[in-house]
Amino acid sequence: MRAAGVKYKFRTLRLSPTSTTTGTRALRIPTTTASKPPKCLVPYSPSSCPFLRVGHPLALSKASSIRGLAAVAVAPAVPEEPDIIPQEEILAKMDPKEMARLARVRNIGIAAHIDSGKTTCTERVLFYTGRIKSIHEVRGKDAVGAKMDSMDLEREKGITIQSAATFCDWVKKENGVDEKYHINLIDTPGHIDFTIEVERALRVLDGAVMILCAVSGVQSQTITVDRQMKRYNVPRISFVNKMDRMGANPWKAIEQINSKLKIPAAAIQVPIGGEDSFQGVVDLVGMKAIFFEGHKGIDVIEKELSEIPAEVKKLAEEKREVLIAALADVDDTIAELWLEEKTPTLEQIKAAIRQATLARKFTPVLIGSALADKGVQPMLDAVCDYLPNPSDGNFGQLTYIRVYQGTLKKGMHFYNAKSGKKIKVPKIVRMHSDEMEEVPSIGAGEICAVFGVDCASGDTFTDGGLPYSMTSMFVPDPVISLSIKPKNKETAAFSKAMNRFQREDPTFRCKVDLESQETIISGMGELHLEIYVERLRREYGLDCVTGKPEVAYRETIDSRQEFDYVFKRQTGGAGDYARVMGYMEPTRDPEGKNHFEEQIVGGHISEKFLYACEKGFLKSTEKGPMIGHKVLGTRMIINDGATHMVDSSEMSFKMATEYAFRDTFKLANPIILEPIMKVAVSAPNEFQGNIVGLMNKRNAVIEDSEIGADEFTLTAMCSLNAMFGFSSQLRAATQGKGEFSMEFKDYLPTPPQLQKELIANFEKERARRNATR
Ligand SMILES: Nc1nc2c(ncn2[C@@H]2O[C@H](COP(=O)(O)OP(=O)(O)OP(=O)(O)O)[C@@H](O)[C@H]2O)c(=O)[nH]1
Repeated sequence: MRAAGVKYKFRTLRLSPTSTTTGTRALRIPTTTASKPPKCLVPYSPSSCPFLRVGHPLALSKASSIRGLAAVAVAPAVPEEPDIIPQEEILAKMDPKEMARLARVRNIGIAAHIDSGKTTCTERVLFYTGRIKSIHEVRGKDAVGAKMDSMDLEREKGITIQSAATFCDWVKKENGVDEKYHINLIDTPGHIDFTIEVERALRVLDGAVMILCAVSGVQSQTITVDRQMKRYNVPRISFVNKMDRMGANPWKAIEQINSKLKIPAAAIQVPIGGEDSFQGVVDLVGMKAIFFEGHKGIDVIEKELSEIPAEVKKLAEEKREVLIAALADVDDTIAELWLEEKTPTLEQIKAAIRQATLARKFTPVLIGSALADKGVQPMLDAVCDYLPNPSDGNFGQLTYIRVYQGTLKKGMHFYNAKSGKKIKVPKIVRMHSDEMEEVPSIGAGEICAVFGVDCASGDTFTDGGLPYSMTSMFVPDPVISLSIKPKNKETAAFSKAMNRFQREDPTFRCKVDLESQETIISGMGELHLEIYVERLRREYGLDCVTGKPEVAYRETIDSRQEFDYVFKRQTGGAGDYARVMGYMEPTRDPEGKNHFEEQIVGGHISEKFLYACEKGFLKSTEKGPMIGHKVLGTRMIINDGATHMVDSSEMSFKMATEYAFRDTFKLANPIILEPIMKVAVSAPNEFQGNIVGLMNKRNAVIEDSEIGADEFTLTAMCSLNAMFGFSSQLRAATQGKGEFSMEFKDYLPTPPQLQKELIANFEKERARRNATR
């Protein structure tokens, strides 16, 4: 439960100024709007968990979506009790029964590449735990669809769009005794267009199951999900699914987790048979064979190794050695035994796997086939054995803080800018590797760590006087947009829907273009936007007309250019006057940040007017001078200028900067940049030629091509512009058997011909608008 987990598992905490200037303007941090009141993922009641005080247990049985749960991390304290109690105190006060109950709770997510079998697997989990009475397959013949794909659109397309939350109870045998675990589970979408759903889910979870396809191994989206799990420090177990498929090879998948994801991984099971004859697994920890019999594999039958073929037994012995060797690398006890050539006990192996998994130094790999009803129950056992419970991170978790201004003293109060909560600074420590030294205070510019501070990664703390905050969740920028308008003038329902979608999904944006007066929606891909257009129709009864999808281009400059701009206007009474001088140049910043700086000597422009200049600069970067797209990687320095005693105003300096920016930009070797996508296409081997042809036609740079037993995967870099309409062409070229995913990689210059066309189209459109005004 990151409800308690995040609350007490804090990591980095940064107060980061966005401006490099000092003085009163140094702390200009983007303000985020407050999210909805947080809900609690786990049905805690205030009496059973007094410190959480959420008081609003979310009825997970009814919740088909986890919308709004991202706010869990910062559950508010009750108003009459604003101080946060240090967590050592909380734990000391906590009822031992409550601690025991928490030890049997798991909050986990299932995340993987598209179509790896997350939903199919979750369907089995619900069935085996008794939450549903029968299994319906994704795109199954009965046309019912899986329980977790609750939206009609999900059932029709056979993909998961929204994360869905559910819970179940799993009874696990521990030393011959039945132990009941409560599992809260979130099934996340695999498609890159819905990546924010995974971010949102991982942020509130304690652990995850990473599913891989036994044929395809680590795929493009597995790498994205891996990055997200690392970003939110989520421990994971891995499940190699689809062992029944031709060409299934779990060892390749495990090797790829080690080499491509760089996480030490080893199998804790070996398969008995494979492909058509996949029957079960050997558990390498307990060294026993496990078979799945009865209706939908509901009966788990354990057998002695003497009852299975000798070659499987031999493989199990070999792979157990590999497992122990891998654990010796990450666990001291096992390392010592390993050196002494002693065999660790079952308990020692289990403890080592758990500790190393929790520390995110290792991922144990399980094997199975959800569709063939094999291997899901041991996966649930592994969730209980190796993934954290909500109180697991409570001890020893620190929050790292960088102090930007002032002094942080033990016992003082500061405020979380996001939640407004008043927090007492408990113990402050300086870290020396893994040792710590307690200090009474810490000054500006230093990094320290504190215990028991209620916050989320990236939160901002102030002395209470400044209402600034910054967003802590990573939200990728949209790469595609299109104009949209309802066919009938249903404006109220339309704006209600738009507001809801934006609240739910930070990667979906909606704005009205001031020049064209059109509503523009933007998101992570064609499919992403298509789904919202379809949701408007189904959920709000709004048929919409959409424009052609447009790529989110960027504009930048490639050389340094000086400027000396005078803005002068005489309109009747008082006039306007401002003169700004300086230069513009590329920042060459890898993240493409823009930068404004004043280097005025002699006070020719006052602080107040320089602030207006910075405003003018920021406004200019929002809409580039070439084609009206955002500006990247551009620095503007103002180092001189002039002010008129009467005619100068903030407005005139803002305007002067905007005009100077526009003119100088055009002289500084301007370039239009376009999004380059990393595309992964897989299809049966016989279509390889067709697909290479399709990619070549799009001028894609093919980076890698991996040929499996029956399928191949091709990875290429291609401009988003060239990828329009790819899904239908891929369908046609592969008899519907090919699939692809793409992810934003970088912004690169457009070919000169395209740049010319884009500018010409922009000018033409502007002239048309001016003529109709
Ligand atoms: N052969 C085989 N097919 C499987 C297995 N598990 C799932 N599938 C099939 O793979 C396809 C995708 O399964 P899903 O469960 O929808 O995969 P997903 O990861 O939830 O998909 P998204 O959420 O859309 O990314 C479906 O056609 C399943 O029937 C398996 O173990 N073996």
